[in-house]
Amino acid sequence: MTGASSPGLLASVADLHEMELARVGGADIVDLKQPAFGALGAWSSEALTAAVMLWNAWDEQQAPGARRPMLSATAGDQPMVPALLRAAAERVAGTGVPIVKVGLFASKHTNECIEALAPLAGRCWVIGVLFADQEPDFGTLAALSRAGFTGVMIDTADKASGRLTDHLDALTLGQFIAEARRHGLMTGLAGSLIAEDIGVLTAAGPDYLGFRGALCEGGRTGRLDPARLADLRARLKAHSGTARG
Ligand SMILES: O=C[C@H](O)COP(=O)(O)O
Repeated sequence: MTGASSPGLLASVADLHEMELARVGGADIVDLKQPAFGALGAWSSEALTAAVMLWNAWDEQQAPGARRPMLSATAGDQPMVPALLRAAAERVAGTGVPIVKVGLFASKHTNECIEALAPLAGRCWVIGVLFADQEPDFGTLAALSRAGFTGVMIDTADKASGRLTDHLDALTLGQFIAEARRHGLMTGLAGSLIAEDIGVLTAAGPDYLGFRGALCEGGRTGRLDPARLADLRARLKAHSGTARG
């Protein structure tokens, strides 16, 4: 992804049924995350293994050239202790999920944590998640790139603290995207996004926008609603061509 067209849609899903709804509904990245357990709440290993089996069985049936969304999973809201963070990310990767999203919460130990994840980043795609409500340090981008991370996204840690754009303005987000891209990182933006955020965030040029709350009936711990997914999908497509390349 380059950011030259409309951003892709990442849909966070809480169970296997929602995974299927998101795949069929046109999500570009189907993100296995348990929102009831936190900003980056994790699925159990058993559930992840079942998801990967289902996903691979579906993938094998696809014709060459067919649209193939990607599968990611979150490693949980972990303390910023290198060994613990790495173990959590390894657990998720060990189930066969090809993209692991790891939360980099505000800490003095961010760089050590990133270094601890470098061996994993050599074996699967690892996305580092920074948090808009924790004064993210964009100096981290160089370290992510050096450690072999595939991408970086900005989300919010405290889902009661407002939306992404309550914490970072469009100019800052655009600078984040440009800087991350300069370091060869795929980019994503999330954080209680709503349909009205799509225009301004698309203009910042991310590779994808991530949604959970806006997809659900009853908020982020509610049920994924296919009609809401279809609406967001259509709105994103309508912004094709408005993204900054
Ligand atoms: O990675 C994307 C997140 O799941 C977004 O969740 P949210 O829309 O509830 O903040």
